[in-house]
Amino acid sequence: MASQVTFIGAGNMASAIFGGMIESGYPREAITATSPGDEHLAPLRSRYGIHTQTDNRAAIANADVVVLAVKPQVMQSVCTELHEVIQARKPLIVSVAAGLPAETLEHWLGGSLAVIRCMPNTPSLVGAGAAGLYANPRVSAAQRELATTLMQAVGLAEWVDDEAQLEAVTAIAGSAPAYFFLIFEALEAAGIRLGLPADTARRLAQQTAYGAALMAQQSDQSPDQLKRNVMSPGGTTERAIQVLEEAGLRQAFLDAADACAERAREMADELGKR
Ligand SMILES: NC(=O)C1=CN([C@@H]2O[C@H](COP(=O)(O)OP(=O)(O)OC[C@H]3O[C@@H](n4cnc5c(N)ncnc54)[C@H](O)[C@@H]3O)[C@@H](O)[C@H]2O)C=CC1
Ligand SMILES: O=C(O)[C@@H]1CCC=N1
Repeated sequence: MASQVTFIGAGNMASAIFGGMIESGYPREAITATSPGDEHLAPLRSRYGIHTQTDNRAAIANADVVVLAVKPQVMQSVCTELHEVIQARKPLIVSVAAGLPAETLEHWLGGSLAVIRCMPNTPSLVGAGAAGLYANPRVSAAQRELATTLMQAVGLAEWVDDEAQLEAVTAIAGSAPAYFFLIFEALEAAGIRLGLPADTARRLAQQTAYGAALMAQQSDQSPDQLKRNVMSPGGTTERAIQVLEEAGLRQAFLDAADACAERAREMADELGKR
């Protein structure tokens, strides 16, 4: 029988994960999601056919896995609310919250718990997520396997040995879909400025990104070589890449990733005080 998975919080990230799980065949009857208001849950019930609950404690009564998917700022009050039921049942805890250390969550929930920290991203909704996972020492091999199965149902799942590496995962996967969406916006604007209809520009930019990602995944060649394959000497791409290099795009990504990781550490300091 499938493990009972309860999502505490049913926002963007939770719905991306359970939506992707259902899409890949996970039984919807084994999934529960919570939110303080039923007006938010009703559309999820009709769209996904999952169980929903406005009472977090009741929602985890039979859970094998509790996925904490609320904003980091409300996590402590949610953990305080769940603490007693969690201690009675000791389910596997999976947190997707940015910044919050596994040890802090375990402490807020009363200690002695198997906690997995996961940094996923929203393309999980379409089965193309990319997640990093870290397990605390109490997580068993079977629980690790279960978390791998759940996250692989919605995309790539990579384990890290050092929890601090999740900051890097946040910088290049958790937050990174937004970087690509920004590039889509910019390419669409560029296409429009050069005379294309907006919808044509949007479709061309999206398909090109999709094609580039697919090609990079399937090729043995490095990204640098794939880039050079597009750049005919003296041609159009060479000129465009020169502009991007001179504009400091490479450094901008390094700086953005540093800022992202730094913010994750700040959040841990702000929220993780015990
Ligand atoms: N959005 C993203 O791309 C990613 C988000 N995350 C993490 O996922 C977590 C959730 O983020 P989002 O889904 O973006 O936020 P969101 O605001 O879309 O979802 C949060 C949900 O929690 C619910 N909620 C609030 N208080 C609650 C309570 N006391 N009990 C139960 N539910 C409650 C809200 O109704 C809302 O549906 C955050 O901790 C964030 O760091 C991690 C990776 C990527
Ligand atoms: O922006 C955030 O804080 C969350 C974590 C990674 C993506 N979204």
